[in-house]
Parts: sequence; C-alpha cells; structure tokens
Amino acid sequence: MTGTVTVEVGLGDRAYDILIGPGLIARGAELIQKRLPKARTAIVTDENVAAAHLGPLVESLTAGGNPPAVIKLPAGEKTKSFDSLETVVDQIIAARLERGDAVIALGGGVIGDLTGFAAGIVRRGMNFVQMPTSLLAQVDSSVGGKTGINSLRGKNLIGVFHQPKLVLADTAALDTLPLREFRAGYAEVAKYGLIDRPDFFAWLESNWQEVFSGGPARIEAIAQSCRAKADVVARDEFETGDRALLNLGHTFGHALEAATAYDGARLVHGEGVAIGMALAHRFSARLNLASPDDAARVEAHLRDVGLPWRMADIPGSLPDADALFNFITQDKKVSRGALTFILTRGIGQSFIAKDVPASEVISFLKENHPG
Ligand SMILES: NC(=O)c1ccc[n+]([C@@H]2O[C@H](COP(=O)([O-])OP(=O)(O)OC[C@H]3O[C@@H](n4cnc5c(N)ncnc54)[C@H](O)[C@@H]3O)[C@@H](O)[C@H]2O)c1
Ligand SMILES: O=C(O)C(=O)C[C@@H](O)[C@H](O)[C@H](O)COP(=O)(O)O
Ligand SMILES: [Zn+2]
Repeated sequence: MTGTVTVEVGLGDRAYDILIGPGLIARGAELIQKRLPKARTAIVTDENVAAAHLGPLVESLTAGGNPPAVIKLPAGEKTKSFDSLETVVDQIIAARLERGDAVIALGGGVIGDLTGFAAGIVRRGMNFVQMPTSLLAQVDSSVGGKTGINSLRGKNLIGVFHQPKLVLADTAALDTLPLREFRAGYAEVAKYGLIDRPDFFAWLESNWQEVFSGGPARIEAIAQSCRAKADVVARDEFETGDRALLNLGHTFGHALEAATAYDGARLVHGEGVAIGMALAHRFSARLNLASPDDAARVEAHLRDVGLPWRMADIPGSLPDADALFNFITQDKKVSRGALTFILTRGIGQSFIAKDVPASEVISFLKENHPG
C-alpha cells in the first residue's frame, strides 16, 4: 500500500473523508479547495510542527491564491487551556475569517482538540480541517469531532462536538515524530484491537516492528485504526452508547494525566492510555470477568514496544489512591454519580460496565499504587 487510502466517516450530510498517505501537506490547497471552494484559511500549529512542516502548507495555500493566517503556539498538553483558546479565537477573528472559511489544525492531538473547539465556537461554528502530524492524531484525535481543553480538575472537561470537513493524514510527516510520541500514538492503535478486533491485536503483536519502521504496515495500521474509529463514530456520534468503548483505558489514564498536572515530561496522553488499558484488563481479571492471562498478554505487548504499563513506570511520586479516585469521579462517563468503566471479557471483548462499585475501584488503586 503506497498511494493514498481514503476512509469515509459516514455522517449523512456532514460525512467527510480521511485521506491517508505521503505528501498530503504539500497538496493542502488543492485538496481543501476541492471541498471548500474559495475558502480563506488560518493555520493553527505548534512550534515543533511549524519547524518541520508548516512551510510546504503555507506555500501550497499561497500558490493557490489564498495566503493563510498562521497562529503558532507552544507544544505540549498545557496548550489545551483557556489562555490558548483565547489566543486562537482572537487571531481567527482578527484575520476576519468568515463562517464558510476554514481553520486548519496542523499538528498533534493537542492542536487538533484546541483548534476544533475554537472553530466550533467562533461565529457559532466555522469550517474546520484536520491535518494530523502525530501518529496519535492520525489514528484517533483527528477523527470523530471531539474537541476541547483541559481543566485542572480533569481532562477534556470543556469542549464541544464539532466535526471537521476533511482529514488529511500525511504519513510522511511521521518521519520527524520523536520515538516517544510515536509509541504513545501506538497505544491508541492497539486500543482498537483490544476493544473488539482481536485479529488486529494479534496482527500488531506480530507486525509492530514494521509499523514502527514505516512502509506498508504503518499505513495499514493507520487505515485499520481510522476504519475502526469511523465505524463507531458513524453509529454513535455523540457518545450515547457504543462510542464510550473508544474510552478503553481512559478512565484510569485521564486520572493519571490530571494527577501529573498534564506534565508531558512525566506522562503524555498515549502513555496514560497504555497504563490505563493494562489497568482496565487487570481490573477486569480482579473482578473475575477476564482471565489474568489476557491481562498479562496486554502488559507484555505494551512492554515489548517500550510503553509504560503500570503506575510505577511514571517518573516521580503520584497522589494517593483516594486522590486518584477523586479525579476518576470527574470522568464524563459518570452518570447520576455512578462510575462507568470500559472493562473486558478478554482480548477484543471490551464492554461498557455501568455502576462499577467505588469500593472495588479504590481497593484496586490501593493494590496497584506504587507507594
Ligand atoms: N479528540 C479526540 O478524539 C482525541 C483522541 C485521542 C487523543 N486526544 C487528545 O490528543 C492529545 C494528544 O495528542 P498527541 O499525542 O498528538 O500530542 P501532541 O499534540 O502534544 O503532539 C505530541 C508531540 O509531538 C510533536 N509533533 C507532532 N507532530 C510532529 C511531527 N510530525 N514531527 C515532529 N514533532 C511532532 C508535538 O509538537 C508535540 O510535542 C491529548 O490532549 C488527548 O487528550 C483527543
Ligand atoms: O473519540 C472518542 O470518543 C474517544 O474516546 C477517543 C479517545 O482516544 C480520546 O482520548 C478522547 O478525547 C477521550 O474522550 P473523553 O470524552 O473521555 O474526553
Ligand atoms: Zn485517547
């Protein structure tokens, strides 16, 4: 597989394409103008991505007759904040973009989530294009329309659903992504196998080295991930049911991100998801829902690829189990005060578990806390 792969997100009159392949950033103007003729643009990006990939996109849009406004922000999770939101909103308005123009997110999930939120609220909703440059953004965050910023009290607590008009995943951009960030994105790839695609998880166990080294296996893994996500989003856009499955590993993972104050030097999102998925499998085994062998298999794969898989792998000390539990109670899946977790009956057999007893969660956190 070397050309461009297209995956459709089937949302009726708001359906859009995900294009996956090398060289798409430099073709930005042509591909965007085809869907949004004559749209003026503002590009939102971060400093790392700007240094590596902004030039060809600006050149393409300028040559197409519409030089873009550029909004550059510091890299990292702390950029998903009210301060950054204010900057982006103000700069879009200052550039006099209209509703029918387009805001482009060029970057990882941080830039995508923040930019999508800004596009969702400026002029009550503007066109928005995702140009994901991290593995995590290409396989997950650029698809499905969840946008937002963090609160110190919990992850992604402020945001809106706002779908992009187009996703352009330039796989050549991954050549400049640091290995730690590639690994973090891989956690969300493995997630799709663990949710309901056991064959995909087994394929990853055999082929992960090729996915990491690039070439056809990498594009195959990205395309499979996008298909898996597009399927769920098309049947449950606003997470009233099945979409919650995409949260496998996130109830624990988001609590750990908040508990480390979104300090990317200690923990980035995909690493939190890796630890969270291992914990979700271990917790399922503790509740006699799944075999401990399956939990061990997940932990072994995460360890093999170099991802953290237990709380003890996070550098520095963590707040105690009660404080971690307090973050869990802010999870968006909580309903009438009852906890919802994504648990599992085995590899690729995840399910939505409502009314999970708080006492079980607290005991489990105490048993697994590094001390
Ligand atoms: N909306 C969703 O559905 C969804 C899904 C998953 C994750 N998320 C969110 O996504 C965020 C994590 O995204 P992320 O892992 O992409 O983090 P990120 O945006 O912080 O990017 C990771 C790092 O890689 C750098 N980078 C990105 N692309 C690069 C490239 N091509 N070359 C060099 N450096 C590059 C960035 O500057 C950053 O330092 C979290 O905030 C998470 O909550 C959202
Ligand atoms: O798209 C979804 O739905 C997901 O849950 C994907 C997750 O990987 C992602 O991290 C998402 O932002 C988490 O959603 P949240 O609603 O728990 O904030
Ligand atoms: Zn995630």
